[in-house]
Amino acid sequence: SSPCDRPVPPTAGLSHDKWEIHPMELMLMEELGSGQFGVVRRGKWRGSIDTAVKMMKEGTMSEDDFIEEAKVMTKLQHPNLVQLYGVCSKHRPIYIVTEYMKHGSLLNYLRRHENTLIGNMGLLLDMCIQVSKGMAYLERHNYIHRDLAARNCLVGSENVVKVADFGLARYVLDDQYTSSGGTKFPIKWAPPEVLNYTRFSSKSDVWAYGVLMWEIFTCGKMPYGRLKNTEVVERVQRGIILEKPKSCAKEIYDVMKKCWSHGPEERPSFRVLKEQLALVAQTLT
Ligand SMILES: CN(C)c1ccc2c(c1)CCN(c1cccc(-c3cc(Nc4ccc(C(=O)N5CCOCC5)cn4)c(=O)n(C)c3)c1CO)C2=O
Repeated sequence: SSPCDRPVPPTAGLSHDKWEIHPMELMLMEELGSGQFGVVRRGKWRGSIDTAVKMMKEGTMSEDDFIEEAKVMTKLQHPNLVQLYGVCSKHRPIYIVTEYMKHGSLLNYLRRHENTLIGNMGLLLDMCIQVSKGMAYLERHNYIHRDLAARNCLVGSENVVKVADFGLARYVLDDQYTSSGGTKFPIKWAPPEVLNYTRFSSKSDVWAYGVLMWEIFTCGKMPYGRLKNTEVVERVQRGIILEKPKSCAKEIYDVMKKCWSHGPEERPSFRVLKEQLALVAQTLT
């Protein structure tokens, strides 16, 4: 039967899922790079809103599970979290549409601006504090990142730093990434309980946050240098931790060390971390 003689249900339009973005409203622009799920391009949404658009490569993501989760993720809103605007899920490949951060990943930003950043403890500490705010918000909402690292944070204008791609690790189909024995598993950011039992929690995010602080104060060095994953696992299980970066104050290294307490319950929460770093910032700058 043609659509015009079918009665229009009174809820028509209301049921339009607000996390569903119409592809006609998106204008795709240059490529920004590629990640776990394939190519990411810059886009304009509704003519004026700057976005980044992940175009899901077939077979890289458990899509239906993610689309369900997207409804929750669009509700996570904080100045230090990269905002999920919505998804285009009525066609394949599906698109994930987020806010756009013009300076790209924090890791590349640290490496590109090492010369101006290395002496600026106040700015490096501010970056740590911004990430701790975004993470304290996720912790408050019982949301675990599972892959917090400088490569998964983004930099916008005026040195704004935001946490990106939180929770996405659960939808990756590549078991080189998901299993702790895989070549792509982020071993160097993982605490003992994740290495041994893949037991993720906000306290395993805190361990990764300590490594992220180390990345910031070394302007993007690779943690544990060229050590193989097996050597890192052995050291972490024996309680050997990363050394204090040269240009890092003792008080800041003390906070990192608390994040690397062997037992998850000994590590501070992000709520406490945020307050401790604010105190350190007052005394140091
Ligand atoms: C499962 N996990 C943890 C995942 C899953 C997917 C991804 C990631 C982790 C992290 C990597 N990634 C990914 C891949 C590609 C792009 C983006 C990515 C890049 C952005 N921005 C920029 C801006 C500029 C540049 C740039 O080219 N330059 C060079 C000149 O100087 C300025 C910087 C790059 N990216 C951006 O805003 N978003 C939201 C995402 C992202 C971040 O989203 C993913 O797509």
